[in-house]
Parts: sequence; C-alpha cells; structure tokens
Amino acid sequence: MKIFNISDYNIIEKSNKKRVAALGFFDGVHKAHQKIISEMVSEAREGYVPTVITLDRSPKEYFAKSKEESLTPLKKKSKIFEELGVEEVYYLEFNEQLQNLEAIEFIDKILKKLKVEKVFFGYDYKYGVKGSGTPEMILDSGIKVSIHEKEEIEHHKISTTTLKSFVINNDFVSYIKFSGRAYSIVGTVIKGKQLGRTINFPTANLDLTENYLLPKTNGVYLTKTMVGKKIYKSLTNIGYNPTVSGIKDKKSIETHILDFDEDIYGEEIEVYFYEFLRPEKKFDSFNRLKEQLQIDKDVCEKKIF
Ligand SMILES: Cc1cc2nc3c(=O)[nH]c(=O)nc-3n(C[C@H](O)[C@H](O)[C@H](O)COP(=O)(O)O)c2cc1C
Ligand SMILES: Nc1ncnc2c1ncn2[C@@H]1O[C@H](COP(=O)(O)OP(=O)(O)O)[C@@H](O)[C@H]1O
Repeated sequence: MKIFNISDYNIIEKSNKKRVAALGFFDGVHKAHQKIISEMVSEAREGYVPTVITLDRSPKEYFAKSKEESLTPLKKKSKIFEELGVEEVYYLEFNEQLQNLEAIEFIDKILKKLKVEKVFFGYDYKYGVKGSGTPEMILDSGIKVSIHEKEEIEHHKISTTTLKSFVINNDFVSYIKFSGRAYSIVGTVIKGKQLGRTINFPTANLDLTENYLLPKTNGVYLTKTMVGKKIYKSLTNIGYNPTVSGIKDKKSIETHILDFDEDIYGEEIEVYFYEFLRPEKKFDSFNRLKEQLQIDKDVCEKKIF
C-alpha cells in the first residue's frame, strides 16, 4: 500500500490511473467504516485503484490546537487500511489551506485530478469549507456516490464517539462488538525500575509510539500481547504504581507476558485489551503486591479469551 502525505493539494498531479475512493476520517475503523472501505475495495475493478482519501488529523484537533488522543493513530490506521485491501491512502494535512478549500475545489483539485470515478462515505461525512459540500455536488460533477446509512447495535450508534466512550469506561467487551477487533495500543519497550524481575513478575514498560486514547481508570487489564509475530496472554497495569512510587506525574503502562522469558527492550509490541480486572491499589508492602499479582495471574490463566 502506498501512502501519500499531502501538505498542499496543489501538488497532486493529474493521474492517468482511475480510482474508486472511500472518504472519511475513520478513527477506530469500526464495523461501519469497514463496510464502507470493503465495499469500495470490492468495487475496484481492473484498472481502478482502491483508495482512501482522509485527513492527517481531525478538524476538531486542528481547531482545538491541542493533540487529540485517537483510537487508531495514523500508523495503526494505515495498517488496518492495508489489511482491508486498500492500495493507496492520501492523508491530506488539515491546515489553513484545506480548512478554506471550497467544496467544488475539493472535487476539481482532488477527486477529479485523482480520476476518482466513485466515492463511498458515511451519512455524516463532511467536506469543503465549513462542511458546505453536498453529495449532489459530487454527483453533478459526474462522480458516482455511495452513502452508507447510520448503523446501530443494541440501540447504540456505531461511531467513533461510542467506541471512545467504551475505551474511557473500560468496556472492552463492547468495543470488540462494535469495532470487530480488540482495542490495541503499540509501544516500544523501555527500562523501568527493574523491580519486576525481583518478584518474578517482569513487566515490559511501554513508551507509546503514537497518541492513543487510554482508559480513565488506573488498573489491571486482561490483555494479549504481540511480540514479533507471536501472541501471548498478558496482564497489563495502567497507573502510577502507588506501592513503589509516590510520583503521579506520568502514568506507566506495563505488561507482564505469560509463559514468556525474553529480553525485549527496544522492541515494538502491541497490547490488545479484553477485560478490566481490578483497580490499581496501594499495598502495604511489595510482598503483598506480589501475592495479588499471583492471584491476577491465576485469573488470567484460567480465563478463556
Ligand atoms: C498485572 C499488574 C498489576 C499491578 N498492580 C499494581 C497495583 O495494584 N498497585 C501498584 O502499586 N502497582 C501495581 N503494578 C505495578 C508494579 O508496582 C510494578 O510492575 C513493579 O513495581 C515493577 O515495576 P518495574 O517494571 O518498573 O520494575 C502492577 C503491575 C502489573 C504487571
Ligand atoms: N514475561 C515477561 N513479561 C514482560 N517482560 C519480560 C518477561 N520476561 C522477560 N521480560 C523482559 O524483562 C523486562 C522487564 O523486567 P523488569 O524487572 O520489570 O524491568 P523494567 O523495570 O526495566 O521493566 C522487560 O522489558 C523484558 O525485556
């Protein structure tokens, strides 16, 4: 899959390849997003490039001028697009130029130049300055349009907002139901206090590679961890380690991988969340914490997930 980062849409050259394209921001790439993208991919016949045209950040993040935590930051999102069969992704930088782009210009300078013959998007997709573009304008320009209706599961809209509230509130079971996959975060393993190994609970401390949304409760989660190409059951703690540290400036994310014994400092690992187990607690001693970790481990071993 080819990725194009476009900071100025004027640099897009007139293409000689025809395309079909899914349009949207797609944070979380949930079940409704997946339908839109899969339909686009399956309609890409011979000679058509299955393409996603999206933004490098949400307009909300741009206007708030502060970093927004995402369910699927760019690298992660790109990987999912690729798994869905997308061949080209255009990340349009959401900047002053794009913010002021007239709807008709979006059609002429982006869709037409890329020879897009059919677009696919969700019912609430917006384009053009202040969201002024309409599906009719695209149709009038000779491009076919497929609009996906709102979808619900158990009276809840399948949306990025719904998924974000599941993560914030530790409801990883619902997250799987709505997104079709477990919530996951990617990070590089960094050095911690080197205490874990002294109680036979080595924990890989994660430095997140991108700005992921995290649950708001500090605590322990039943997770799986991918190291290289292998997946292991794991226990992940998010919090301030109150038993050993009084410092409350930076949350640590650390995972104890079951049936695993390798030095993985510097490696990138992916942690998938399945269930909230318990809140983080301050124990009277490191030994008491060790006893609790053994109890957590027993639960993790017995549980089927
Ligand atoms: C599954 C799991 C549960 C944990 N639960 C707690 C907890 O309830 N309270 C706490 O203070 N620390 C908790 N921790 C963090 C430990 O304090 C930490 O792993 C230990 O101090 C080793 O840190 P190190 O990796 O920096 O050496 C937990 C860690 C794991 C892996
Ligand atoms: N089962 C395991 N789970 C997590 N890390 C492990 C495991 N086995 C070995 N390790 C290694 O041990 C390190 C964690 O040991 P630990 O004593 O907690 O040190 P640190 O405080 O630097 O994290 C990990 O970063 C990893 O390289």
